[in-house]
Amino acid sequence: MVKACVCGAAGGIGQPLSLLLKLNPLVTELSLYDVVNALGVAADLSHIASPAQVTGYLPPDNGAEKALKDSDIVIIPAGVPRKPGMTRDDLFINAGICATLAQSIAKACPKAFILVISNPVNSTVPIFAEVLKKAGVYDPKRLLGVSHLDIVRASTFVASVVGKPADAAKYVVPVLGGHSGATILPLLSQSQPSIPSEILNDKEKRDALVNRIQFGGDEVVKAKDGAGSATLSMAQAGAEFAEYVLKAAFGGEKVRTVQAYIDLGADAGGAAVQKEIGADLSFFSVNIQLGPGGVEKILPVGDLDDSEKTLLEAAVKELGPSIEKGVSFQPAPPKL
Ligand SMILES: NC(=O)C1=CN([C@@H]2O[C@H](COP(=O)(O)OP(=O)(O)OC[C@H]3O[C@@H](n4cnc5c(N)ncnc54)[C@H](O)[C@@H]3O)[C@@H](O)[C@H]2O)C=CC1
Ligand SMILES: O=C([O-])CC(=O)C(=O)O
Repeated sequence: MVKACVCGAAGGIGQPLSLLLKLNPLVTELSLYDVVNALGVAADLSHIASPAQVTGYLPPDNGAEKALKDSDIVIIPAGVPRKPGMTRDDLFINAGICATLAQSIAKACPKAFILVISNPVNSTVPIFAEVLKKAGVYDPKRLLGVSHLDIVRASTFVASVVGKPADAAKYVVPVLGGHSGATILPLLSQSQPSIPSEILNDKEKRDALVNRIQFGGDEVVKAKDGAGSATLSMAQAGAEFAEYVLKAAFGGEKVRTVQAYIDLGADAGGAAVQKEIGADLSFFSVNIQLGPGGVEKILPVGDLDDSEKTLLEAAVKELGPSIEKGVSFQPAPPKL
């Protein structure tokens, strides 16, 4: 029996993400929470003939805690998306929503895996960590910032550049760092299958590819022209990442190495990563092995070429203040 809860379930990401979770045979109970329309989305999804039993909750009468009660996994796409001209850091207005949800999780399902999609991920994940620490229930192995859309984009864009667009799913390209512009660190030299040297050694082609991965979110924001940011690709990426977590935790499966934005204190491997990147950042998107308890192992960054070393420097510089902003955020005291 696996209970999944989506917070922000009626939104642009929340609805297709909830649909994909409803179709996941590992999920037996699907709980949908939003400040609007959660009951409608739940009624709609509940007619689909799949195992998960769906229920919706709104804020009145402790709706958040009821929705979250005893969840095994909580996926959070709650909050405002970008409009053209905004940076992800401008979405720090979502800080309060994240802190409030973290307080509810601490009470209702302190052992759940928590997958944070809400932006700015570089700051919202540290906010979750701080609130959970204060509540005395923090397990860094179970808190995962979802940077998986960057990995999905990297596969797609690399396959396209090497002239094999239909093989997108076969390209595995690690993307580390954070989830915003220069903090996104695509490791093209580690791509499997490898990228031909005539592309990797062509500065113009390589820079264009890196830029597209780092600013893929902006491409969608621009195309949607005021109607929001990536929702469908994020829902797919979020559902895929949730499936990795579920398979490792409840499916008895060893899943492939993935990347997520996590607390480097989650495992002894985190200190080794700090050494590799030459910075004592407390959060970073790293290679991880998932297991029954969440992050089972933090794996090395591996060899970087000169171009990636330069990108790493820029990523580290920008990430530090974003983490600090999240760590030092003071949430309003919970309403009595
Ligand atoms: N991590 C990533 O790679 C990505 C993150 N995002 C982020 O995901 C978030 C959601 O994006 P969209 O779904 O497009 O936005 P949206 O506006 O369509 O949906 C957000 C939903 O959150 C709900 N909400 C607001 N306050 C809430 C609260 N206190 N509790 C529960 N639900 C609440 C809203 O009612 C709405 O239904 C944004 O912050 C966006 O920037 C978007 C794409 C990729
Ligand atoms: O760009 C945005 O604001 C949404 C996002 O995080 C992404 O699409 O990667």
